Amino acid sequence: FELIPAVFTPYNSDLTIDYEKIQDYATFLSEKQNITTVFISGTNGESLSLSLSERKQLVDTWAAQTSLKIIVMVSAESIVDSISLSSYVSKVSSSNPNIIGIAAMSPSFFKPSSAQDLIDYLSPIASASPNLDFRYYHIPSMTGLTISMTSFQTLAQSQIKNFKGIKYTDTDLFTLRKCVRNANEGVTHYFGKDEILITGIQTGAKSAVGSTYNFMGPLGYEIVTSFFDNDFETATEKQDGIVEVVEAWGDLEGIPAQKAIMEMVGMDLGRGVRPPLRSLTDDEYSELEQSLKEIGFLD
Ligand SMILES: CC(=O)N[C@H](C=O)[C@@H](O)[C@H](O)[C@H](O)CO
Ligand SMILES: CC(=O)C(=O)O
Repeated sequence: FELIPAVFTPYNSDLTIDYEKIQDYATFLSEKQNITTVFISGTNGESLSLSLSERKQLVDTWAAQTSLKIIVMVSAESIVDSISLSSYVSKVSSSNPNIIGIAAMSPSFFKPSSAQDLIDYLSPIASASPNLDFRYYHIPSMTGLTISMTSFQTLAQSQIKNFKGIKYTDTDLFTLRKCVRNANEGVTHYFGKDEILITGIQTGAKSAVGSTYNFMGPLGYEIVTSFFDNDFETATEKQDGIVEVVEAWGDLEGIPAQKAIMEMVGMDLGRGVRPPLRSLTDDEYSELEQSLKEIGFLD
């Protein structure tokens, strides 16, 4: 069971991308957080606030580091950009075995109105990377989609050749379980609600992709290890540890709050985020730091 952080995008003070940080970031994740694979250009990477050329350059930069395997989220609001990025990733991966897969989510301004419409949007994106595993990124809290994942998965398994599963960022565990039970061989589920990782494992997810594994990788792995040792009491206690940290940032926007936490734990990615998100104020930063000290997180 692997924990895969959805990485943040580091910016310079003028909010251009600070590509030079990425090598240190990769080293930090592999050496300090026990990480072996990263998910780039997802929600926490602010992918939809980046230009296509920036996303391509991010792929090149992450591919140039050597410690971590890479999954790239390739979709954009325009299908043209989504296909372009997918075929770019496929091309880079032919000379770089670190790239192991792609993922795509639904556009969220114009939305598909049925599982089949969603498949028709995703198919050309998936087939632009025929050599890579493709996963659908289900995140209804952001996309607003209400399409059933069980019907979607049935269609995807028969219509998308390289379909290998769903990155499942939702708390509906009954549906996740149905997807797990109906999965063809080789189709697996990445769980995306870090606060209930333990139930994601229990429900049959095979990996997890989340933001908090950027700075709580070891704690996440303690949950995984105690779970598979049948020590549910310890697993639950460690799970509460993740919940306490998420509660510490409370109503602050998750991405800038977690970038601040990265700085506090010694991996400064800059505090910037692109508008309409905004960085924490100095006061918000200090209050967050104080709350994290109170729960012993920064010891
Ligand atoms: C909405 C969102 O960004 N979900 C992430 C994964 O998909 C999670 O990793 C959360 O950031 C995490 O569970 C903290 O709430
Ligand atoms: C958390 C996650 O999976 C993302 O940022 O895309």
